[in-house]
Amino acid sequence: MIRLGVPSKGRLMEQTFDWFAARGVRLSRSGSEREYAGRVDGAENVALVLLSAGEIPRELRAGRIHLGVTGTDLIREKLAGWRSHVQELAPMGFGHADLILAVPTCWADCDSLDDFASIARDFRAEHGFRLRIATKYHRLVRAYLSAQEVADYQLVDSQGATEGTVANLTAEAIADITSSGETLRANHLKIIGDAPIMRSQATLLRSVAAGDTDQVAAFAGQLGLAMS
Ligand SMILES: Nc1ncnc2c1ncn2[C@@H]1O[C@H](COP(=O)(O)OP(=O)(O)OP(=O)(O)O)[C@@H](O)[C@H]1O
Ligand SMILES: O=P(O)(O)OC[C@H]1O[C@H](OP(=O)(O)OP(=O)(O)O)[C@H](O)[C@@H]1O
Repeated sequence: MIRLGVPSKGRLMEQTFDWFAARGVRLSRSGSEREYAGRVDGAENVALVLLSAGEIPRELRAGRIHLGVTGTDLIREKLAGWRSHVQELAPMGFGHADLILAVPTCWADCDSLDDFASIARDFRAEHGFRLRIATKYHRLVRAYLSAQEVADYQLVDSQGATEGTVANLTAEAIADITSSGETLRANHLKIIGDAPIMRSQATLLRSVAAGDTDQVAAFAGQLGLAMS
């Protein structure tokens, strides 16, 4: 039996169901609205596993699911050396979001990453502690800032409502996902730099550890995908 891990709620779940339906495989939640059980019609030997999108990378790495749908941001953040754990089978064309660095709109002299680096240096000298960036994307933000040679900062963990941390005085800057930009605007924040830290979208991934390669390849073939 192939185990297929899919986000358990919200738009990501609905759009995943639509994506499979367009390829002849009907996924659905069974039981009551609150029960995390699922069924699969139109494919043999495939079991649906409903999971938090944030847990799907770990389940793929452990080989507890053969296939999984989640954002590429979560794969790269949660799996060090992700290429040795998962194979990307298909970008799915939804769940588009950019991981960005943002500062208060009122920081008039801060638009580029160079501006940010110099403000961070001055901040440390002036305040005696490093400028705080609130984020849940620790690995991606560290790697990005290190490549850009920004060093005078500290990360503050924020697992939600990250854009509120600046007004709440627990951080000076944030690194988070944005799509429409509305949450940033509502919290008086602006994006730094020309390009995002990374661009993400929902992706169908195969677990390297889970094995059963022939069965997984047959199912991928049914979906019209090649598995190299
Ligand atoms: N506003 C958004 N627009 C589009 N995609 C988004 C948006 N916010 C988050 N995402 C994407 O959705 C995916 C799931 O994110 P989220 O952090 O909500 O998952 P989660 O932590 O598993 O959620 P939960 O724990 O509430 O189930 C990520 O890949 C993220 O990039
Ligand atoms: O650019 P926008 O379209 O405004 O979307 C961005 C927001 O969406 C996500 O939050 P989500 O609603 O998933 O909640 P979270 O704060 O718990 O991450 C993300 O963390 C941003 O806060």
